[in-house]
Amino acid sequence: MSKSHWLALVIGNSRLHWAWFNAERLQAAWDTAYLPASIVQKLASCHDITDFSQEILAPRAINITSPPIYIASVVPSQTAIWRTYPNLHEITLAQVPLQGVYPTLGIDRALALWGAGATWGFPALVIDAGTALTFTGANGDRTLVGGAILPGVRLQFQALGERTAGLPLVDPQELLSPRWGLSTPTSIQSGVMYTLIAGIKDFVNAWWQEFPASCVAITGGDRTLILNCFQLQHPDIAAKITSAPHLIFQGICCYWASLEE
Ligand SMILES: Nc1ncnc2c1ncn2[C@@H]1O[C@H](COP(=O)(O)OP(=O)(O)O)[C@@H](O)[C@H]1O
Ligand SMILES: CC(C)(COP(=O)(O)O)[C@@H](O)C(=O)NCCC(=O)O
Ligand SMILES: [K+]
Repeated sequence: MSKSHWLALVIGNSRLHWAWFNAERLQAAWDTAYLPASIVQKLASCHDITDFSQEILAPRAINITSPPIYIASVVPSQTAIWRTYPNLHEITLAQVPLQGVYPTLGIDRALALWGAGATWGFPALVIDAGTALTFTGANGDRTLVGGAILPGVRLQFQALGERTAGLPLVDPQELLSPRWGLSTPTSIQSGVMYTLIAGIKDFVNAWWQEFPASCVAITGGDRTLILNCFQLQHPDIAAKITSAPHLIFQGICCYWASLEE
C-alpha cells in the first residue's frame, strides 16, 4: 500500500471524526464514539487496521498498514490515549498559518478556518455547529478577526433537561416547530431553535457588513439541522451559507500538503 495513504483524526467534545486520504484526495469520512485506551493500544501494536475497520473505525474496510494519523484534538484526555499510537502527528496552533491567533484558540477552529480560506479564499467566516457552536473569522490578510462560542444545539437541550426539575430532555427536531409553543417540548424546541437562528443571522449579517464578499461556511454535526431550520426562516441568507461537512479535514489536508512542499 502506497505511503501516500494517511488518516486524519479530529477529537471533538462529543466524538471522533475520521478521514482517510490518499495524498490530498479525501477517500472517506466517518464518525465514531471515543475509543477505550485498550483498543487504541491494540491499534498501535497492530500492523493492519483492516481488522479494526469494520467494527470500530469505518463502515468499510480500509486496507492500509500502520497509516500515519494526523490528529487535531480539543480534548487533552483523549489526545493522551492516542499518544500510544506510533505513527501519530499532532497538529498544533503554531503550525496553522493564520496571524493574530490567541494561545488558547481551539485547533479545530483554526484548521476549519484555514480550510475555508484555502478553499473559498479569505476573508472567511466559519460556523462550527458541534458540541459548542462557534463562529471564527479571518480577514483578507489571514488575520484572525475573532469569534464567539455558545452552547451547541444538543447541549442547549441537555442543559434544560438536566438542570431543571420540570423540563424533559428533548431531542432536536429537523422541522421547525411553531414559534409560540403550546406544550413543554414544543416550547423548548421553539426557544432553542428560534433563538439560535436569530443569533446566527445576527452574527453572519454583522460579518457581511465588514466583509461583504466573504464566504460563510458551516460545519459540524448539527450543520444540516441548522441549515434546514434556517432555510425555512431566512432562505435568502441560507442560500449564501456553504454547507461544508469536511472543513476541518480540508484544513488538515492543507497542513499535510505544506509538509510535502
Ligand atoms: N451520533 C451522534 N453523537 C453525538 N452527536 C451527534 C450524533 N449525531 C448527530 N449529532 C449532533 O452533532 C452535534 C455534535 O457535533 P460534532 O461536530 O459531532 O461535535 P464535536 O466535534 O464537538 O465532537 C450534537 O450537538 C448532536 O446534535
Ligand atoms: C470551542 C470548542 C470547545 C469547540 O469544540 P467542539 O464543540 O468542536 O468539540 C473548542 O474549539 C475549544 O476548546 N476551544 C478553546 C477555546 C477557544 O477556542 O477560544
Ligand atoms: K470544556
